[in-house]
Amino acid sequence: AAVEPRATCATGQTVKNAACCALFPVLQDIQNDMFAGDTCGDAAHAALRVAFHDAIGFSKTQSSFGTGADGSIFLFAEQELTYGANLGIADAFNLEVPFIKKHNISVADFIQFAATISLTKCPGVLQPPFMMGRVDAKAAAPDGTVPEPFQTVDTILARMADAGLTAADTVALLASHSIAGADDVDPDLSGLPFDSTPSVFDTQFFVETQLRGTGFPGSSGNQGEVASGIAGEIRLQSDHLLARDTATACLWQANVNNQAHMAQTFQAAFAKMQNLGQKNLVDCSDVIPAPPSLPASAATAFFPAGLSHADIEQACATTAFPNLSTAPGAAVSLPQIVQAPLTQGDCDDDGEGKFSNFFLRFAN
Ligand code: HEM
Ligand SMILES: [Ca+2]
Ligand SMILES: [Ca+2]
Repeated sequence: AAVEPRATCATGQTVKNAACCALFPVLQDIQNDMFAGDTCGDAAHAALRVAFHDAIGFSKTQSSFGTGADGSIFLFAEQELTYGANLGIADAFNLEVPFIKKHNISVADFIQFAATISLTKCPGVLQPPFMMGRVDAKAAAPDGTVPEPFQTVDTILARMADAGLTAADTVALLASHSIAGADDVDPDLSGLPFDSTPSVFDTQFFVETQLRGTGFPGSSGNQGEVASGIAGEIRLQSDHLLARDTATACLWQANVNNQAHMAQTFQAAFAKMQNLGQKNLVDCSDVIPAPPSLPASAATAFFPAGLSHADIEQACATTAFPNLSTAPGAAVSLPQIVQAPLTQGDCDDDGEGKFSNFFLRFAN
């Protein structure tokens, strides 16, 4: 049988493609310093979100939308971070730029690599693949490439399709909101989780977005926010509508209590998203560490305490919502996600701040 060629890196690991050796020092720095003690918390969430906002700057038909996963969101931060849809991405900029400056991989590769490593911090994620070799942007993406939470399902799906992502891909990608929350949708409250388990990649997000909305974690009337079903949880209008639209409701519900389906479809759609607009990439999947497995206690979806099937707004017309058991005890209010101390960079988010991206672009 043919023996696959392998390379031994200076750092000691063995990989199929020698080019991937460049990632080990970056991996070590990300693990030890950038994420430090963050186990699928605020820093991991920030690194995951920015990977989407960079990659989605791409269109199959309009070259002016950019070259996708090309680092433009940091390289042209002084422009892209002023777009409303990118509010809060300054956190990822401040988190990552000091580390980007220390390494010689492309900014585009760093953003997607950091997101891939962020996923390996989250129990329940399937081993993510990783491709390397993205070419950095020559120009900013224009405003309007990133979907907004106040848009209609049709608008969001059309934008995603224009970038090459189907409705099924979109629902699959939104499993990311199982390990996520919002800092800026409610102007007074940060770290509001999208599901009751924001540090576990489980199917609770798909259960909880189907609950009848009963209240707001803080103020009402915020653009892009609708009532959620659990105290302390925030619900995006876009997630609420995607869970109920005839185009996506059955895709959405198919994730409920089906961890394997959610994890597999997310793995495939995320890999597709990470490579938008890029070609001639090298497979460096063998650099990526294994994610922690899902604890047995998180393997089965549940109705939050005090709620039942009667609180579900059934939307998929062809399949009944799965029967789940109710978590024991009295209804609880979810805690806010602890904010990472993202103070290392120097980007301020008020639209008139300084941007160390100029250093990234010209002085390296
Ligand atoms: C398709 C439509 C989508 C919309 C409208 C949307 C909207 C949002 C909004 C409004 C927030 C809250 C931001 C804040 O206030 O801090 C958020 C957070 C987040 N989103 Fe999405 N999103 C979408 C898709 C995605 C995708 C495809 C991914 C990744 C694959 C993603 C990953 C995240 C993550 C990880 C967070 C949490 C960020 C943090 O805690 O710092 N989202 N999203
Ligand atoms: Ca981009
Ligand atoms: Ca979760």
